Amino acid sequence: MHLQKISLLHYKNFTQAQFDFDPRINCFVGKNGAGKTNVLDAIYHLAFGKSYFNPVAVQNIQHGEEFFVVEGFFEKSGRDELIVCSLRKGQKKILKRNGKAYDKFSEHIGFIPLVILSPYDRDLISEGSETRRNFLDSVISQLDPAYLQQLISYHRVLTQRNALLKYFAANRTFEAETLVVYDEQLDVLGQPIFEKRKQFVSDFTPIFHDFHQRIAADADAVSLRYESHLENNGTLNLLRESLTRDRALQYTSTGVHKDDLHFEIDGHPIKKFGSQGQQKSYLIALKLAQFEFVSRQSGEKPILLFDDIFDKLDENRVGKIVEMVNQDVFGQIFISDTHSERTEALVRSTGLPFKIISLG
Ligand SMILES: Nc1ncnc2c1ncn2[C@@H]1O[C@H](COP(=O)(O)OP(=O)(O)OP(=O)(O)O)[C@@H](O)[C@H]1O
Repeated sequence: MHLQKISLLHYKNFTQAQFDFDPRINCFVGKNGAGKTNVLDAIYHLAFGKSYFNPVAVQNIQHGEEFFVVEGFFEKSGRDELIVCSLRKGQKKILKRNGKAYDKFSEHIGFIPLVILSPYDRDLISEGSETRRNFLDSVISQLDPAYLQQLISYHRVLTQRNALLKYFAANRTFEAETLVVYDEQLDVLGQPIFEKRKQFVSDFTPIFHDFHQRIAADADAVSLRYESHLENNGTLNLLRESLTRDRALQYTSTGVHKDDLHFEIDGHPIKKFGSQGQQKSYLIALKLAQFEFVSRQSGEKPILLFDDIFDKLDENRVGKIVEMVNQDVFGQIFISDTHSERTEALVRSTGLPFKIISLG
């Protein structure tokens, strides 16, 4: 599977643009603000129907315009596939495959497997548990459409339960039977989410360790630790036990929506105890392990986006990545960098075909 070309209309700083790609290595080079990250994000739209960087969809429409259109021409299993993502102000975003609009975007997730490495990955370490849950969920969802549906349903019921708790508090009332209807649904929906996350972390960890060893100069003892309230209890019991607290807080304080994935080095949080370099190695290993995991499970090498590649890579790590490229670990790669010479030197050293696209 690879992206053959993309066309952009009124997408961020691109009024109208079209790019043809090499099936292996593609590099966007140009000064800061030239739009390199924007093209990578447009590619991301074709896989996930949304931006990796900006959750406010309309902000991806070019200033002063009413809509954007991103069209991607893919080759997948010997067939041409046209994916179009478009948005007009005031309307719902549309995602189409070969002219047919998806009713639910979730049906498209996993069709174009894709992994992105970006300076924003730092948020996975520095931010709260939600970013790490999103990471877990996005990897599992690419491979398991039923998981994504369970997750969507769980969050719908959770929102309803939270609204009910607020209603009770505002009206100084309480109806245990009404709440229990939601509790039972959260119990049924939460259990498979917990089990799938747990299984995923167990399957993913050895791959993560393997990539970490390949990337990191020193063999730090890194680990991923999944933490869930459901480890020792079912959702129904948890909700019963936390009822007084939930009524006081007016939201649901326990369940899989509170899970975390702890990033550790020598048994301590990497956020506090890892050096900059150790944190970078950890994140690269995490994303490359995601690549490998999705690749093994789906039987297809995901498209790999390396945003601002030298943000993460010093010379030593560059060497390791080039080694992996040479060992044919990856499929189609997109790289962005401000310096065309160093990028060209990097990709030339792989001996593989490549294309350099200058922006700005
Ligand atoms: N909705 C929009 N309409 C028009 N231009 C936009 C919009 N959103 C972002 N931009 C412009 O896109 C540019 C940023 O593009 P991008 O982040 O892709 O740059 P880059 O080439 O990756 O730069 P850097 O090397 O600094 O990361 C900025 O000039 C910004 O003003």
